[in-house]
Amino acid sequence: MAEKLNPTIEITNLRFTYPGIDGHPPPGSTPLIDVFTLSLNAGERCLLVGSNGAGKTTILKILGGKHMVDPSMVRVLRRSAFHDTALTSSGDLCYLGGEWKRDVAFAGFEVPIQMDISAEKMIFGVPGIDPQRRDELIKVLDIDMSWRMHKSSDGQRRRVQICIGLLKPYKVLLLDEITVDLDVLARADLLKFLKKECVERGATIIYATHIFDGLEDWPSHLVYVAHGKLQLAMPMEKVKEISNLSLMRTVESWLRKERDENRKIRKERKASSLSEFEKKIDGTRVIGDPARALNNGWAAGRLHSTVKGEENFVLSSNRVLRG
Ligand SMILES: Nc1ncnc2c1ncn2[C@@H]1O[C@H](COP(=O)(O)OP(=O)(O)OP(=O)(O)O)[C@@H](O)[C@H]1O
Repeated sequence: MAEKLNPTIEITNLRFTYPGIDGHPPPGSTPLIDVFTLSLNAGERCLLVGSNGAGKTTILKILGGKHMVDPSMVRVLRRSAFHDTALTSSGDLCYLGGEWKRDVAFAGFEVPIQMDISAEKMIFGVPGIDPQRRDELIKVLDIDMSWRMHKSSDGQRRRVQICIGLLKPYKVLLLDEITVDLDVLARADLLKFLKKECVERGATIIYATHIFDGLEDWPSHLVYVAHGKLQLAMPMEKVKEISNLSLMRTVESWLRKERDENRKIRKERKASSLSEFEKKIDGTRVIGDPARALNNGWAAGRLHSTVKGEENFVLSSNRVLRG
């Protein structure tokens, strides 16, 4: 992507691996995200695509300040997302993903989202919100104020959650597939609203998704990640120049190529009597001496993920949204 003059998001040679419970990357582990560089400007809408396990959620969480990395590797609004907690508390940086689903329920208002509480109470309970913005969001998401959270459908609850998440006028928004429960109309209206936010207010959005329906004219940029590495980052006009297929078919062709290459590599490894899959070092177990400081540019996360291990891995992946 061309160099930006005043970027809102700057990722420079990002390297990251999930730490073991000693807080350090397991010795000998290969970074999950490696040599990742990307820069986005105000007003840009970036679609983040890649196969399952490519690293999209991890990248979004790093940008959302949920994992600690060297401040020089990731700057959001010229600040360090992890170290500058005012970025998120002010609402300038907003992350909506799987964990956010739980945060709203338990951390945001200290009431479970499935409690007997009305949509109105939840939405109007957020202090310091511009009433005009709130009304617009309620309209966009077509929320009925009388919905009782314990009796509403997944999609209805999701709409209320999205509404609450978007109440503050963020400058940078990170979306980890949040539209799965929404019906076609709600999704289309939400995407339209988000695009308007970028065009009119200069917000920057990164949206990781596997659903391409209605997205053809939404993004300004497309970023493709595979195995934690940046494969391609370009403006949509360029994508359209190199491919005359639809957005979905274009991405599908890249993923097919990637899968075929992976299969070929596995076959070759098997033929050379190597294990079919490269040996992965388990980042959830303590390996080596916990007292040893071993930081090769990698750093521990803020999440409890490393302590909870496998259980938390499932929760922290956006699979929880699809469950
Ligand atoms: N908490 C964790 N601890 C250790 N490894 C993790 C953790 N979370 C994810 N991973 C590893 O990181 C890889 C990338 O996961 P990530 O959730 O970022 O992928 P993704 O591109 O968002 O996938 P999907 O499309 O399936 O949501 C996974 O294959 C997994 O091996």
